[in-house]
Amino acid sequence: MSQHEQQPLDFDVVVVGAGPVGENVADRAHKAGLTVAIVEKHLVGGECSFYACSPSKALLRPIHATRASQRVQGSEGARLDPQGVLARRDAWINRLDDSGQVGWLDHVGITLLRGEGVLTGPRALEVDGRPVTARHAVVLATGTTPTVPPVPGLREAKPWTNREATTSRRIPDRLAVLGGGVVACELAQVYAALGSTVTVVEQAPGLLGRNEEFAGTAVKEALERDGVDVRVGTAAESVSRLGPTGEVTVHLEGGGTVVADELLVAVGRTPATKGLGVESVSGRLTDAGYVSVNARMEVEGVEGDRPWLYAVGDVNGIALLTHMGKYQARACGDLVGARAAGREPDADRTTPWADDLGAPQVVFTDPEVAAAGLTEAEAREHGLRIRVVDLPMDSAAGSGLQAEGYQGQARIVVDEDAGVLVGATFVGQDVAELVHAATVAIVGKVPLATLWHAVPSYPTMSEIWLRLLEEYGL
Ligand SMILES: Cc1cc2nc3c(=O)[nH]c(=O)nc-3n(C[C@H](O)[C@H](O)[C@H](O)COP(=O)(O)OP(=O)(O)OC[C@H]3O[C@@H](n4cnc5c(N)ncnc54)[C@H](O)[C@@H]3O)c2cc1C
Ligand SMILES: NC(=O)c1ccc[n+]([C@@H]2O[C@H](COP(=O)([O-])OP(=O)(O)OC[C@H]3O[C@@H](n4cnc5c(N)ncnc54)[C@H](O)[C@@H]3O)[C@@H](O)[C@H]2O)c1
Repeated sequence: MSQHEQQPLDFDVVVVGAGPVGENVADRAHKAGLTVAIVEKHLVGGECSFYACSPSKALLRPIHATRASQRVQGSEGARLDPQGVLARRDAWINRLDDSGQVGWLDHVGITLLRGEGVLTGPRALEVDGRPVTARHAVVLATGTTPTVPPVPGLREAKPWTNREATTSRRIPDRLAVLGGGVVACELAQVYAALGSTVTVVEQAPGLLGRNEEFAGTAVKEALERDGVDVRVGTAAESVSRLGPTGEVTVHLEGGGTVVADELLVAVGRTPATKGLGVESVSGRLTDAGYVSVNARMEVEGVEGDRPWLYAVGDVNGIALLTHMGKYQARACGDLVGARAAGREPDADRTTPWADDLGAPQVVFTDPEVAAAGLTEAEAREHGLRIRVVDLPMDSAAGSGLQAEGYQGQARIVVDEDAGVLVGATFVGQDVAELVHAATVAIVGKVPLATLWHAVPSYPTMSEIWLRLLEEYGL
């Protein structure tokens, strides 16, 4: 390389990782008037756009729409077209072409540096060996990769991860799924609907262990109705595959086997911090390898006269959800912008404090699971004096209009001392859009006595809010 090429490229801010979170923080910092570079080693748009949120939801939606039409008397009922479903997915991921996202970066004036970013010192990085410096801040947004647990024979069996499962053009005759969390449940339902014989192996006693137990039970029953063999409370002891592409056998603890054509590993995520150089600037990692940050997303342990290293999104491990990562990114981008301008930033705007209240999340299975705040168990662990109110979703007239024989369940968790909601979970068809009302009530700490005056329209499914408050005693 010539002398000229070795000159460091210099920017106000350098963001490492161009997933949805990195893109967002870069955008905010750029809008604050700073020069910004974003470093990406694979696709601009990240895991979410190409291998996670977008393709999985593109695959699930036609399944939901078909079923919804089949549940309404008088509707002739749509028919699922597997090839059409895959084509829709292909369109959503633009056939793994990120030119749209790259065009956006060009349009707004953010510089894209293709390559792997590694921290080398205070405000200094290398991108595939090329030196890059940041005058004000470096923001890490490198996300996660799928965890492949150390089960003998598993790695050698070349299992699918979310990447293969969300991009495959082939529907395996038999699919085994290791894990029973969100990724496993959503993708098991997709492949069962597209024609695979699916077996789920989850080591915990139930599915969706981070949610209220009734949510995991409802999804398990629904998967079983779809023909999925759901085995809970059992772990894989070893895995073997016949030849490079032959059938794969999962040997279960305590005997029993699952034989399939492909095996999807969906047992959680591993932070993308290996080789990132966080320790080289005294930055701290958690035991699980996530970047340890304080409430303002500043990396803990980093020395210097003023903060310069931040970590947002999946890589800090606070909430592995796109919307929560982007929330952190907005706060962080604004904080970096204000500090670069020598202004004391607004603490409320630039601290993503709602992280502590429990992130809203929708599991896009049929039935959907939409939850915000704390589960009953989490609220008790927090030492809160709570009251739990449960109702079937068809307590609201709108549910019966949505689908004949509507099945579902709703729960609110009330902090009795504060008189506010701290958690809510809805399970059923089309409940996803109900959760934002819960988020507003929880984050806004709206007193139940005030919530009573927020009247839901008749006859919508939102009337479940009224029924829950009545059941509470209002
Ligand atoms: C199957 C699946 C479905 C999901 N569905 C949803 C959903 O419906 N809703 C939701 O909220 N969340 C969902 N998630 C979670 C969501 O995908 C993540 O929370 C989100 O992608 C995190 O965004 P991020 O920008 O932090 O990281 P990522 O999207 O992982 O992006 C990180 C980027 O950094 C790049 N990178 C890593 N290291 C380096 C380096 N050293 N140098 C340069 N570049 C680097 C990577 O190539 C990648 O492009 C899903 C996850 C999975 C697996
Ligand atoms: N709709 C959404 O919002 C959405 C969709 C998919 C993923 N995500 C996010 O992505 C993250 C990762 O999802 P995930 O499903 O991979 O992880 P997860 O942590 O949600 O679930 C992993 C599951 O695998 C089980 N498990 C662990 N080791 C096992 C083993 N050896 N054998 C059998 N089971 C085992 C765990 O008990 C757990 O139930 C989640 O935190 C979630 O927030 C969100």
